[in-house]
Amino acid sequence: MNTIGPVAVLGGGAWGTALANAAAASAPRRVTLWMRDAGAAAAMAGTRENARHLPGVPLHPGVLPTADPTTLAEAEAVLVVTPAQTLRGVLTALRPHLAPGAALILCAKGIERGTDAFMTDVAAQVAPGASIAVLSGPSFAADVARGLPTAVTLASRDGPLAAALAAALSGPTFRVYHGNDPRGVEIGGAAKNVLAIACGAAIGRGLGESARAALVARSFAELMRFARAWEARPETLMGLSGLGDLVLSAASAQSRNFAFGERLGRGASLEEAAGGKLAEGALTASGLVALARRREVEMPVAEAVAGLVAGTLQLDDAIGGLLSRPLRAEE
Ligand SMILES: NC(=O)c1ccc[n+]([C@@H]2O[C@H](COP(=O)([O-])OP(=O)(O)OC[C@H]3O[C@@H](n4cnc5c(N)ncnc54)[C@H](O)[C@@H]3O)[C@@H](O)[C@H]2O)c1
Ligand SMILES: O=P(O)(O)OC[C@H](O)CO
Repeated sequence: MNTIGPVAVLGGGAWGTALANAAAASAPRRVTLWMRDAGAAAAMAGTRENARHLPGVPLHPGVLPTADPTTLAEAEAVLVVTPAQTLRGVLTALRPHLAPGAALILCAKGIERGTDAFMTDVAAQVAPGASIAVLSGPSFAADVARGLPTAVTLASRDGPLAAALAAALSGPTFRVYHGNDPRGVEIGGAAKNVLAIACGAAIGRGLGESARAALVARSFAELMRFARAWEARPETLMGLSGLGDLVLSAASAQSRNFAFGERLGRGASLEEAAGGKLAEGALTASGLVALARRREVEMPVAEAVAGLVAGTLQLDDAIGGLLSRPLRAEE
């Protein structure tokens, strides 16, 4: 049964647009797609297409693009889909326009720079008392928008709320599983972006498929250690938002994080490698490593990525460092 009425999506990028379409397709409801740029919202309302981020995908008739925040008041669930580093600013600005009881579904994958805060902690600080959930998992916006089969996880400490939100957003090809370990789900999404950069760099440097597989497995071991130290459930990381998303992002050049790493591996500068696209892992690596060090979690792959993106470590030195680590029992 679908018990969630109007939905709002904050952020008109690729993922915000794909999720708005999915929310509109899953039930007959109004979906407000809020964007900061009034011109872009008007253009999208006119052409019924997000030409910049999702060209060729028609906007579902139930989606209303707008830059007017007063239209957000009716939403019972609000998907927050701007980049991780903007979450605090966006929620601070828009919170007064949201209904007090609206559930916040955090969809960005990252850790806040400077504070090293998880997305749920940022949201709890900005919107104390709000119901908070996390949506994450292996899902390219273009795949979801084209109706290709996709599965993600939606988790909240309020298990029944997570189940209701997941049911409300699911559709025939967009399957939303639910859970009550939001910390585990957000760790998976944030960390996989960092680790996918390492896999991209290995491929770009010509280290081969065996090296990629080894990196995926050792990255997953890092992910599990980190999750245990930060009170997430290991089973969560073995699911869609951990293993599932790591495999997707480490294996596909469609991943912006993998592609960023691949270009670094081929010798591009940090700026050239980014190419104006969002690579969340580059912005999250320092926070991930800081949190790992705080709880004495060994994360050599994440450390190498943090050094690369900070410009304090050269790729060949990073590779040499990983290959010369003492051999030990696998865990
Ligand atoms: N694209 C995907 O396939 C995908 C899938 C799952 C999760 N995500 C996650 O979703 C988040 C957003 O990614 P995306 O792919 O939509 O990025 P994108 O680059 O396609 O779009 C980002 C959007 O955010 C807007 N924006 C940036 N700063 C803003 C601000 N301060 N206030 C309001 N709007 C702002 C931009 O104008 C743009 O429309 C990221 O954390 C990403 O990891 C993306
Ligand atoms: O393009 P990426 O690397 O940001 O990955 C997009 C999604 O997170 C994949 O699940």
